[in-house]
Amino acid sequence: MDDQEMIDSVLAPEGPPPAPTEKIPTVVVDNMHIVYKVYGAGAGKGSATGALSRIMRRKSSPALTEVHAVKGISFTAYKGEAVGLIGSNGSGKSTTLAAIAGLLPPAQGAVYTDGQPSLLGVNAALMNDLTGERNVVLGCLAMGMTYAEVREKYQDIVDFSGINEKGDFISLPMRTYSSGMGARLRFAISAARTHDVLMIDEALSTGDAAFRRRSEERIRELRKEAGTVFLVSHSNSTIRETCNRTIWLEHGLIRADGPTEDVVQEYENWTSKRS
Ligand SMILES: Nc1ncnc2c1ncn2[C@@H]1O[C@H](COP(=O)(O)OP(=O)(O)OP(=O)(O)O)[C@@H](O)[C@H]1O
Repeated sequence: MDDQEMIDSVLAPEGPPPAPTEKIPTVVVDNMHIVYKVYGAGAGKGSATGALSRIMRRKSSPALTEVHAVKGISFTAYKGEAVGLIGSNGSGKSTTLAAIAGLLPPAQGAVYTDGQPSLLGVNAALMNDLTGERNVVLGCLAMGMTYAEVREKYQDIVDFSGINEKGDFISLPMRTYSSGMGARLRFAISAARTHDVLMIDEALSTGDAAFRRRSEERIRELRKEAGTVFLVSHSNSTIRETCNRTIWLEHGLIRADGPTEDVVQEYENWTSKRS
């Protein structure tokens, strides 16, 4: 390459934007460790009475216990993927989602995300004393929708949730809902918007079969709308129905990561040997 060619190549405009078929990373998890710090573990040591008596006796605070929940995991998720997270109880699935959402700081390693990840958990906070109606409006506004968008989507959200199938529950306070009804409404609100990265933690397992079918369909649509979906579930059939890729976590480490059918099959073989 002569000098002129070199200058031309440096000054040349950047190439065209990547073709849609190209894999665009949305979440990069690099050697991530998550450690929970539990203060005052042990009977009564965390209570106010215990604290006061320690202060009076000028004793130091009780020992700190650390739980190393995620022990150095790495993976990259891409636009258009639906990634299932499976593994036995306490293997680190919910912790991984919370860390991707930015709710837990990694003790080591890093998480990089493109866009704002939204974590939809069964316990995602809505206001229990407000009616379902009010919560739909609040939830939508909190996700950044305009009043006009909320008005447009409102009926779809209520219909999707199925809250009104057994009467006019949407105008009752959310505290009158069963846990399954609450979870359905939360999912319906959250799924009304396209997310860059949507993370769903077991929210689908509380619904009945019809609601599960609607949710699975909606997750497929969200994938098509080019977001990335993460789904934690103990239901292997839900994972098979919705996810093209699955990560199996065990003891805070990745045991397998690949096409859903292969990974779920491996997990099922492992669980059947254990029982
Ligand atoms: N707030 C917390 N404080 C301390 N330890 C925690 C906390 N939350 C979770 N852990 C611990 O972290 C580990 C991973 O928990 P996590 O909830 O991520 O697992 P999981 O795979 O989602 O489990 P499950 O399938 O039962 O929901 C477990 O050992 C758990 O005891």
